[in-house]
Amino acid sequence: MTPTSSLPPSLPCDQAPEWPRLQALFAAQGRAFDLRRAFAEDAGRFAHFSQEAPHLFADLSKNLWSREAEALLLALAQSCRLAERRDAMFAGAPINTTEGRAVLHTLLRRPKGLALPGDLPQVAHELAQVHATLDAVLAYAEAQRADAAITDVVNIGIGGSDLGPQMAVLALEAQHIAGKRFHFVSNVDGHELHTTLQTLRPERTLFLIASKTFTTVETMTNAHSALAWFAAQGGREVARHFAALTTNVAAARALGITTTFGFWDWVGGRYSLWSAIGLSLAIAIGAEGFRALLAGAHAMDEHFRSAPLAANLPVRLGLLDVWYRNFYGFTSRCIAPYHAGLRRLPAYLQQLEMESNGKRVGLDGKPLALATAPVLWGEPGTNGQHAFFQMLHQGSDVVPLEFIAVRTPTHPLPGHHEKLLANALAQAQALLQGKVVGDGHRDFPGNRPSTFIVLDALTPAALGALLALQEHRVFVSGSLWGINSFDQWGVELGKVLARDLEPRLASGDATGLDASTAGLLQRLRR
Ligand SMILES: O=P(O)(O)OC[C@H]1O[C@H](O)[C@H](O)[C@@H](O)[C@@H]1O
Repeated sequence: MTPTSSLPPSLPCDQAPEWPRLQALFAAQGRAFDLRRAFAEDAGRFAHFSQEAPHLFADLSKNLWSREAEALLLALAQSCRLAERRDAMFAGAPINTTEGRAVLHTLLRRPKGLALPGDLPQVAHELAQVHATLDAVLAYAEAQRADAAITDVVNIGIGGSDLGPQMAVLALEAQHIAGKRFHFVSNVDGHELHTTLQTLRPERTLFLIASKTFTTVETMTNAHSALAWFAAQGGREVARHFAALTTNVAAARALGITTTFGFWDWVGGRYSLWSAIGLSLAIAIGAEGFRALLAGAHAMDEHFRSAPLAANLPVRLGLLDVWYRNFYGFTSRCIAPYHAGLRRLPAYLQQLEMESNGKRVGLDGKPLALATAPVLWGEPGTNGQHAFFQMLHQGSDVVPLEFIAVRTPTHPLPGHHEKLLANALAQAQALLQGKVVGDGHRDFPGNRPSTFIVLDALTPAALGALLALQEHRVFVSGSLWGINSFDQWGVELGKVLARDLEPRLASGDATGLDASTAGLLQRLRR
């Protein structure tokens, strides 16, 4: 791979010449921006701020920005060499500098043999490996689908080895093969595995041990317990009932798991749904469905790679994220999927955004002067409306919402879908318009921003495109902030301390602990 010095230089965007101009523009029109007036004054506002992209459509017009602000943000992106950094990612340059790795999850959905301008020589070889592995994974998935003896598939993994497959398996339930149940066990909390095991029979179960590193304590603990349960229940043929999805095949074999599917260190955990980590999904929806998911994501990759920045949906969303975080100072974004199948999408996006961009230092390791990742949170609509939407409409903080609606349902029940879509539209409308009664309590300030994404149907291809869109918008804001979006050192300290504390729970040794930790340790000992 190329030396780091060949990477496009990174300039945190607050050092670009457009930054003070954006500050001035925000002071002049941002703070007092009124969406209702903006719509009244500009008949073309919806058309301008709408964006078609592969498999989906987005309306960005109900956001607190003018055409002028957007143009200046686009100029900022150019000063910060966003396009060069994007191209470096696609070409396989080691942009994950703290780990010296390329970031090539896009290769997992690139069609066979497709070379891109600027590809590093290594990439063609990796692409061939990707397709050989994909073919093997999908052949295995089809064999499992055809095996009626297997009724339960249990994915044991955590973080990126759980959230992606779990979210996607739930989202694409309408396309599932009949006769198989899918379970996801992530937590080291034995309640989770124990409850799941009680519903299983060894001869009917396929365990997928999903872990990029095959060292993660939660997954290793659950894998050991699942193997022990399997043996205790008289299970035979571990090679048939356990498969490992990992970059560390040697560790899987050391555990006695010989059925393995590999992937590569240039696939980050939170970007790994597209790799062998997606096997549970491939079993659920089949090889054809999984290839459609990849094709949908690839179509979004091509949009991100080749659409002009001003008509590039991940770019526009990422720039809006920077505008909101660094000028408006909004600290969170609410995800409101109006589709029950997308109920785990907020959790998936939390890892994607907050593990990628929850950093306070630049690529040089020095503290940044600007704010980075917001908090992401959310629940499916309409449930959220009856819980926290009160705060979104009338609370003291402004929280941008991201509605995700699906035009065509897959259930046959009359009346439901119209009510669902009407509610999504109504909430976005209410946030925008507000309503003044004059008694304070019943007043809605309005002028509250939202983005509205529409999928024609929740198909594998549309889901692939939606997820790739989110990956790339996180790349855009991370690039502008000048951070490494592809490491996650912040998860390490707690892991180390837990290793130290575990034996202390048995021994009671509190030597060297702070008074609070020592006190709680005594309280928690059995
Ligand atoms: O797939 P694994 O190696 O088991 O890692 C599982 C997860 O745990 C780590 O601590 C990281 O924070 C995540 O990015 C990762 O997805």
